[in-house]
Amino acid sequence: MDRIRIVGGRPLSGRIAISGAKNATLPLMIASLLTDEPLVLENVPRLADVALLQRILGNHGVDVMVGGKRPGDGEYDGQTLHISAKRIVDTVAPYDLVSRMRASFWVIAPLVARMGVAKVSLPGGCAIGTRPVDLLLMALRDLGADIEIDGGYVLARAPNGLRGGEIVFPKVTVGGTHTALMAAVLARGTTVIENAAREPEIVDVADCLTKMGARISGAGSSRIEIEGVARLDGARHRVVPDRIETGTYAMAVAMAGGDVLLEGAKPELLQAALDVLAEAGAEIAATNEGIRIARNGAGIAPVRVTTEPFPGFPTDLQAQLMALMTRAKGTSHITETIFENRFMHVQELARFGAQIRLDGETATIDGVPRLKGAPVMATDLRASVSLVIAALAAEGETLVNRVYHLDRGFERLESKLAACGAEIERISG
Ligand SMILES: CC(=O)N[C@H]1[C@@H](OP(=O)(O)OP(=O)(O)OC[C@H]2O[C@@H](n3ccc(=O)[nH]c3=O)[C@H](O)[C@@H]2O)O[C@H](CO)[C@@H](O)[C@@H]1O
Ligand SMILES: C=C(OP(=O)(O)O)C(=O)O
Repeated sequence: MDRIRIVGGRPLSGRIAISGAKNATLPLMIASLLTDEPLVLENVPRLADVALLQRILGNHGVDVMVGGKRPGDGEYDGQTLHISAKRIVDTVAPYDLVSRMRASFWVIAPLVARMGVAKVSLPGGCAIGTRPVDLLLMALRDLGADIEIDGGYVLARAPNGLRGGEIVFPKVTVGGTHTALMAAVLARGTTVIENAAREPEIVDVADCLTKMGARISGAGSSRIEIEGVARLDGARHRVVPDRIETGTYAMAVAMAGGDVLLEGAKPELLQAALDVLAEAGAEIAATNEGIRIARNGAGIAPVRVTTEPFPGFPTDLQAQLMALMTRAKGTSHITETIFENRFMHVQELARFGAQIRLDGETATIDGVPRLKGAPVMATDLRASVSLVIAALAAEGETLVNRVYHLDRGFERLESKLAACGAEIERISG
């Protein structure tokens, strides 16, 4: 199993190209199931989750062709996927595939919308919480699907097609909103989604669906209205930049010190996180090329932050912020309201000498003057990268184990950081 070796203490300087967003790419790839015409996705990141979803879609009969590089393409330019779901040969998404990536459960929506039937394994819990799918199933029922759970599988049926309806989410759910949107675009009549998630990835998917001929208004607000259409066409779409990758590298620079341009990053996708970083003492400037982030000399100021659905501070940056606050001059408070168990990084950060107390959903972090490198491992994607951030500022060597979590969501993390002066390498095997 690969490991990442980091020797801390070096400031970062230079440029980091921000990849396309994992959390937009996955539902965009799944949306290809809605049409028999080709969907071309540009700026797709090279990630383990993308490769796995290619396999899952392949199982349904979808052809995915990865386009080669073109003259002028840079080292980190994303891939172009040509996806064709001309004929869906299987409407079953089996346990061994779905259990490895939760977002793959979302195939249930386009399959039932287009084929009238889908059988998809329940995804189960994961390291950050129980993560039920009751609200996704509620949305499908609201659109007329008959839902049965049997032997660990959800069987969704709508032999005469879905019909528009009113979906009122009792809590904001990204996956629920993606599911509702993908089901409603092919339903007969009008659907209204209330208390919809407003995440930029929802807007990106809605933009792509609109290019495919869907009639959607209000994406990005908490009320989305969809006028169903009989069929969708193909389209070409460029994936939005990854705001979580952007925020992660911004926190890495704030931690290590230095000055880095995050190329292609869009500040409006992560304003809440940038505000917190500014409060912590980082200098942030939006430029034509992206976001410039610097911290030179000044220490890190403590903050008080609560995770919230967009446009609030994202849960997917909570672990990274906690790593940064381990070096703050004072006491920080971070409250996690989205997932009940997203604190697996706390114990690992303690291995660097961090002082963190957990009380229910709030972590209290007493900043320490120095961290010391250690062997560490993490059980999920963002927790893993929080350990990398801590290691960048720790004295001596850190070995991060279970790198496959990082590879789910960060494209060539070690080469992006090494190019900015970090002492970081992947040890294979
Ligand atoms: C691939 C992807 O885009 N993943 C993101 C997505 O996950 P995901 O779509 O799974 O997260 P949700 O927004 O659905 O979850 C929000 C909360 O709602 C709860 N819930 C959700 C569905 C449901 O049927 N019942 C229910 O109770 C969840 O347990 C959680 O407490 O949004 C999360 C919240 O921004 C991010 O952390 C994940 O990175
Ligand atoms: C939690 C995440 O992903 P997933 O929803 O696929 O588990 C994430 O991207 O941080």
